Amino acid sequence: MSSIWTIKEARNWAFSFLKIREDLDEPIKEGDYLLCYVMGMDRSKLLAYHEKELTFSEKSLFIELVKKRAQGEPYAYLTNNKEFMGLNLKVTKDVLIPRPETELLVESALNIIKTFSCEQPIKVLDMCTGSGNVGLSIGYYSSKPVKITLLDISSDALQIAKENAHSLGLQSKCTFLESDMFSKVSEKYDIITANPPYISESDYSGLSIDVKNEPVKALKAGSDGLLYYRKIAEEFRNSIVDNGTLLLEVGDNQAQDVSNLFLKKDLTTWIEQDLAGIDRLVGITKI
Ligand SMILES: C[S@@+](CC[C@H](N)C(=O)[O-])C[C@H]1O[C@@H](n2cnc3c(N)ncnc32)[C@H](O)[C@@H]1O
Repeated sequence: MSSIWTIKEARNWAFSFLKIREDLDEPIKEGDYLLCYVMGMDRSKLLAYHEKELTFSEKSLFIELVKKRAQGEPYAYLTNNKEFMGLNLKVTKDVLIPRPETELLVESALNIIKTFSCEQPIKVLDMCTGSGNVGLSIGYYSSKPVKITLLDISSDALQIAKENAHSLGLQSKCTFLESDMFSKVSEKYDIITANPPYISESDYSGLSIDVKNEPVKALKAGSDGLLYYRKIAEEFRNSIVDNGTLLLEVGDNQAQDVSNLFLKKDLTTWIEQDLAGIDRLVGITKI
């Protein structure tokens, strides 16, 4: 540990360390991203300044991060940051790492918000909020005044959502609610968004070690992955205004099953695809 490393030596060491993980597509890039984070440089600078030496603390931090990455800790947890909808969000092991496909939920909510003509703030409930990525993005980009309630069963997740609301300057628009689904919801909302846990028990066992580093309670949803959609279908009616909209992210191949849960209750539903063309969102209108 005493010898000094240049950027080139650090890159080579990380590559040899990370390539043991056969499931990593690009071990060289994985190492580079961590080195960029440690050195505060972008990748082009890293490549241009190959002979620059790391300080002692840069070297020890880099070694620690690469070892954790090799053990499956996701990059976003190592750097405590994830970009979502162009916003930088804090993430820790207490929250799911926001996925790009979840941006559809935000875009769909923003499109509905555009159709409102009322003067009063539009009330949005973001169930299963995690880092707050969905609710906070709606608050950040909404063209109309909004009041957002961010709800989660995990107080640790809500703490992260609060910190993100603060860093985005959205505190005045947000309320935080620790609740098991709708159990503590006492108001009615114009729009409810939710990206609930939706991985079945059997699919969970086949997930990569990176994903298994994320909170189990953000992922697992009973034997068929539909546990939370059933709860929402049973419980949401008292928490939404007439003509209100419920928007649900769904897992691969779940859209029709989720839609059916609401069709059975004589509600109107529709399905939207994500950028990969996968059915990713079920919308429900309460008439
Ligand atoms: C799939 S994550 C979604 C996080 C975030 N909204 C996103 O899109 O990345 C599901 C979230 O639901 C929360 N959750 C799990 N069970 C819950 C329950 N019974 N009531 C409320 N929230 C719950 C978890 O703590 C987790 O934050």
